[in-house]
Amino acid sequence: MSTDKLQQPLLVVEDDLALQKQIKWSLDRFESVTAHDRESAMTQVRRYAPAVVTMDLGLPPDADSVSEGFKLLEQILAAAPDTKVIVLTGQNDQSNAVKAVGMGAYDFLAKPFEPEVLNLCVERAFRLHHLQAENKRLRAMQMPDALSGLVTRDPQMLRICRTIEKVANTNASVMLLGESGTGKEVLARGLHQQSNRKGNFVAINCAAIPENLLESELFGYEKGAFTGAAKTTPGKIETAHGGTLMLDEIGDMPMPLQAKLLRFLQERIVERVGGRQGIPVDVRVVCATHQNLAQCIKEGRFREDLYYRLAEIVVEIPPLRARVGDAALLAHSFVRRFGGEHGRSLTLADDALRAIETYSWPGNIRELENRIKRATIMADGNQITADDVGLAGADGTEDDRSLDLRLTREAAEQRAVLAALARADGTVAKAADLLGVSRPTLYDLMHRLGLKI
Ligand SMILES: Nc1ncnc2c1ncn2[C@@H]1O[C@H](COP(=O)(O)OP(=O)(O)OP(=O)(O)O)[C@@H](O)[C@H]1O
Repeated sequence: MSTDKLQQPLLVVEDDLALQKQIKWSLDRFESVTAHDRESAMTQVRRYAPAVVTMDLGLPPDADSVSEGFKLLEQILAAAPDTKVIVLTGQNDQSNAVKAVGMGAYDFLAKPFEPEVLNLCVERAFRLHHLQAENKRLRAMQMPDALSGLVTRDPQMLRICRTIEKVANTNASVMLLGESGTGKEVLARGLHQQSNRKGNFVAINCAAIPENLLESELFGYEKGAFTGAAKTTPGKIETAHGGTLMLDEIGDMPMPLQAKLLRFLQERIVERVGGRQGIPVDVRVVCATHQNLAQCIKEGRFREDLYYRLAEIVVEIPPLRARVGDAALLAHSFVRRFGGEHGRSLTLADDALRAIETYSWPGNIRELENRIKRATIMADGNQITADDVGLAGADGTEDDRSLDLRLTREAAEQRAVLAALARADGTVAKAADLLGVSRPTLYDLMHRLGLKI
């Protein structure tokens, strides 16, 4: 979808071609496109992302009823909630006009209309659309919250982002703990980006490399050090000189190598396999694991002295199921990303959102990403259903709740507000509707709960 709001035209939806021409002509100072039924209108919405739509409620195949018109209104607002829709109704059709506005239409006009009035109405709609888009853009610029590439509104995750920013420019070693797929590598990259280290970010997965190769991968080797060592090769530690080295799955590092790594961390000098010369290396070390290292230490599988070298700052990353509202927020963002990659303008159907909100996400964000990726390919229409994400009939899990009434109420309020904002993809008006409160009330609530948009 185009992001350049100035390019977003007016869409005129009218099945009576003579009237369509007349409307287009009387609004000729606006760039416009046309459609004659629901299907062609949605095609135009996907193609042009119009800022303003004028539409007749009576559309074929049943032009005498308003059902197609209401269906179209619903679809437009689901696909592009910021669109300003002006509904053109018959005389004496007050109730449908009110219903349309209740559904989210911007305004209505009774036919036959004065061209001046129509012009004014369309002009105001464009202006409002432009102001809202500008407002959204400015707010997004002010939003300092997450690190680049990291989508979250969960208070705990936002605190983690602050920690990462604070420690980025120190030399402190950082240990990231969290289940698989929670974004440990995303945070490690964020840490590197926020630091002023000019070298590379180099990641190595200690669990994915066979024990006998891990040493040469990390420390490099001299030509002839072992069979097959045809030329001298620097290791990952050297490659990360001046930058950041991420040791993923550090809990899987074999004991002998743990001793060698500890020596490196104390002396900051690398000795390649088969080499005799020490090479000084300046590197920031970040490690990550999904294992319980305290347990590994107790079982004698991990060196305690190495742990304290590596864990100057420990960050515990919550699993996706413990983050408030993030599953829906991330789902929206993945739909935009993968939909865009496939040239499809897709949205999440209500049943998909509900299933995403209640599923327990054992594979965390990686699982969500994969499910949405597949769904953007599998979805038949322009909506992704619970079935498309493979979660039809998924059960929810209940959280433990404290019995303190005030705390329970506050926690419930925060959860509902974050979930509504996430489901509404950050649109406050829509979130307020979902919560059944007015927009000012929602702003007050967000202020009280310390939430940012
Ligand atoms: N908050 C987030 N916002 C956007 N994308 C995210 C976020 N967290 C994780 N991802 C994406 O989810 C996937 C998994 O993240 P990542 O590889 O960082 O997890 P991990 O904890 O390092 O996993 P593992 O322990 O299995 O190595 C990646 O594709 C990453 O881009």
